[in-house]
Amino acid sequence: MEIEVVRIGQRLVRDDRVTTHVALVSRAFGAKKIFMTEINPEIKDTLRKINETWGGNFSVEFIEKWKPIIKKKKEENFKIIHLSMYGEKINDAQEKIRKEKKLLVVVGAEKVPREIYEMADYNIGIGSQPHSEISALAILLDRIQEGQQFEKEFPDAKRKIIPTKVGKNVQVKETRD
Ligand SMILES: C[S@@+](CC[C@H](N)C(=O)[O-])C[C@H]1O[C@@H](n2cnc3c(N)ncnc32)[C@H](O)[C@@H]1O
Repeated sequence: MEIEVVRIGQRLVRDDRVTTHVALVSRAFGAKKIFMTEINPEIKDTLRKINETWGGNFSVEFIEKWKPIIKKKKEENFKIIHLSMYGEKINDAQEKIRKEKKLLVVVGAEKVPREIYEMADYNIGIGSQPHSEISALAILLDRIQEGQQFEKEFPDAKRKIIPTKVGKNVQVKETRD
């Protein structure tokens, strides 16, 4: 399954850390790319360094407006999943979503524009209580991939963790430069 994420409506400065965490969760839970608006440019650098150390080629793209990217992705046959506490229950929708090939997951920051609810193929609630875009995204990505995202390798990593019951075991790749 090909997964991309778009974060809309960040509140300037206040949401920097949350937005970085949305990007980190997207990467660690198997998405290929995140689109975001009005964001601190340092986030690209943060994610580039993470890729260099821990592998993979997750990318961050800044966009001016959210609507054109949703329209474009629909033309590319992505299904749009909007995460909202008002949406359909994840428990009821997850089996259908697992059959999709390409997904664009939309998460909000503050109140999201009404139009998103109509443009989305799925409006999905991770429970019907307000919590956080970080947790909602992580749970959605885990439910639809059923944990398989954690079996994937991140290619060209300088460091690779060998999971252990006690302590830390990290394989460090030698580089000649
Ligand atoms: C802080 S919340 C904003 C909630 C805001 N009151 C609204 O009506 O959009 C930020 C984002 O987290 C996500 N979110 C929060 N709780 C959620 C839930 N229970 N299910 C799905 N997504 C949720 C949504 O994507 C939401 O746009």
